[in-house]
Amino acid sequence: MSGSTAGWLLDELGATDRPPQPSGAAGLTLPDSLMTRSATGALTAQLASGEDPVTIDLVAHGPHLLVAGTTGSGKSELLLTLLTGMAACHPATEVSFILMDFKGGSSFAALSGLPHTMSMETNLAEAESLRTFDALGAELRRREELFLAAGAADFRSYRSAHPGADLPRLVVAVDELRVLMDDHPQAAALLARLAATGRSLGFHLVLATQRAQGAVGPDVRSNLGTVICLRTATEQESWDLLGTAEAFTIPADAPGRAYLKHGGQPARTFRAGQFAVAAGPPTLAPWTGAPTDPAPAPWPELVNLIRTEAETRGLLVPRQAVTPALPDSWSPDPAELTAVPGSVVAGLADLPRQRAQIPLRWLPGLEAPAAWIGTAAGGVDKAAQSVLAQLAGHDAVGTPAEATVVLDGAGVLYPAETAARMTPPKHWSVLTAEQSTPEALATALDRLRDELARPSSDQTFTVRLAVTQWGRWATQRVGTGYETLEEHVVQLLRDHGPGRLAAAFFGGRELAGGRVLGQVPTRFYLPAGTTPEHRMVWPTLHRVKEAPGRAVLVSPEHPAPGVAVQLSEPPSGGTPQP
Ligand SMILES: Nc1ncnc2c1ncn2[C@@H]1O[C@H](COP(=O)(O)OP(=O)(O)OP(=O)(O)O)[C@@H](O)[C@H]1O
Repeated sequence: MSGSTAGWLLDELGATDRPPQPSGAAGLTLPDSLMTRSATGALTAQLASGEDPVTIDLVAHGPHLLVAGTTGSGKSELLLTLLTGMAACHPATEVSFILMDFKGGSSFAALSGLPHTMSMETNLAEAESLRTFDALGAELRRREELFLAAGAADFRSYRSAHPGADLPRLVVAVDELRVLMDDHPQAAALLARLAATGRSLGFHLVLATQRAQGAVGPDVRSNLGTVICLRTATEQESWDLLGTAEAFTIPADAPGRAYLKHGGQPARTFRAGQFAVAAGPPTLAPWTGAPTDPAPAPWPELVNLIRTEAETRGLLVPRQAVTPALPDSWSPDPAELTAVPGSVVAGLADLPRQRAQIPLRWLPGLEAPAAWIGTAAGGVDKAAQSVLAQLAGHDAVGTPAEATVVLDGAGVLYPAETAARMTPPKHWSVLTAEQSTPEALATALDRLRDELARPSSDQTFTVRLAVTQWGRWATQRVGTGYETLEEHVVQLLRDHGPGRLAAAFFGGRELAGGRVLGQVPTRFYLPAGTTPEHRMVWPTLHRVKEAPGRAVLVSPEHPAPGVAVQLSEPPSGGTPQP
């Protein structure tokens, strides 16, 4: 796209202070005035050009906007025009977007490349939508506290006093509001708060729906500054939104035809423009439906234009109010693994309220025993492999623990025919399910008791017990007595504090419902691959994506519903040998 092309786009967007274009400039030369406006006093985008131009300003005419219209009336296109227009006028540090696409990912996908897009959720990933609500609630509280501490009455006065602050106006756009409300009724309270405090805190709701009745609560409705009503399915809907029947009379073959109503003023009609490519340059052109109409909106081209310009000018991106979702697989880097000797990096914890994702450490021998509960498909065996490989790695380079007993029901340490075969350090006592007899179990437990009975020379040295596939061991008899392994282990944990006996348990239903869990306050629940029957005894947990290795941590520090974690992949190269 040439410089004159970009200039034309700017003219259409209303940016008048464009410097003269160098004539004959080759390649992509963008005018400086793209993304130069402050959004402190106005947040504008043009919706229609030509004889009947419409420019919307969400500060003056907002703070919130409802876009309603029946199927095919042009809501999604209008949202794209609005958001792209805002992005072209203002840099991301002035306005950023939180996009919630409840049409299955079809509405806002084109905008994912904008520097202004902080997060994009779809109803395909339900758990991710919930964390976005969490993060938005936290951002709302953060702004309240920030303004209070600064003695600022509202967003405008705060930004006027701090023009360089990393605090953009946040546009929360939802397409289709009704689906959001049906899927997440609990979001109504957050929307009501955003609606009520938006003006003072710098939030703007842009809500699109086929039918407003029932989807837009009274709190939101009373705070809407502007309604854009496209063709409605019923006369009543038009009356409800505009106070007239006019939107019902819009012909079906005129998508984009709409009525705009600010507060109590009479509604005015317009035809939303679309960015279109006629003889090349993108422009905001009225759509006539005639065969000569230009090809419709080249969204990727426009988004690319804005992104390239932002990159070229080195425009800053604000700190993300909504951090990206956890990755589907996560490996701690080598420095992280060795940073705290003896510790295990259990995974990456997601703290959307703190706008952070942090590596989560478990310090066996200092912290309470831990359990990983779920199925092999959900990643429990892999979690065991990761924990044991990290412990073996520490033993290989530092002073090993006094004793390590592993009851390896899952065959994690000697997996058959796997490339990443893990061989435990020589001084570990390992019992596989096949080797298990009452006598062998008694010997293993005696080993633990002997070590625990010896006065420790150094408090940091510990005795370790790890059990994989707990269900295979819990009810086994130990020695010649009648007590089960579970009873022995519960007694051991009661007798010896976490400072001496470090314990890790991996298992499924038997572990979740077992007595031993009463002695294990740190628990990772892995929902992938589990059934409702599995989860019957689980606490009510934070909803997370059901993917292998995705867990919810519940501990005294993080009580239920807990914290989402992506568990660490086993370190590559298997277990280091001493
Ligand atoms: N302003 C416009 N001018 C001309 N055509 C338009 C305009 N807006 C939308 N259209 C055309 O109308 C069709 C429907 O538009 P859009 O997908 O935005 O409707 P919608 O209201 O979001 O529908 P639904 O609720 O069923 O998803 C699209 O194919 C689009 O090309």
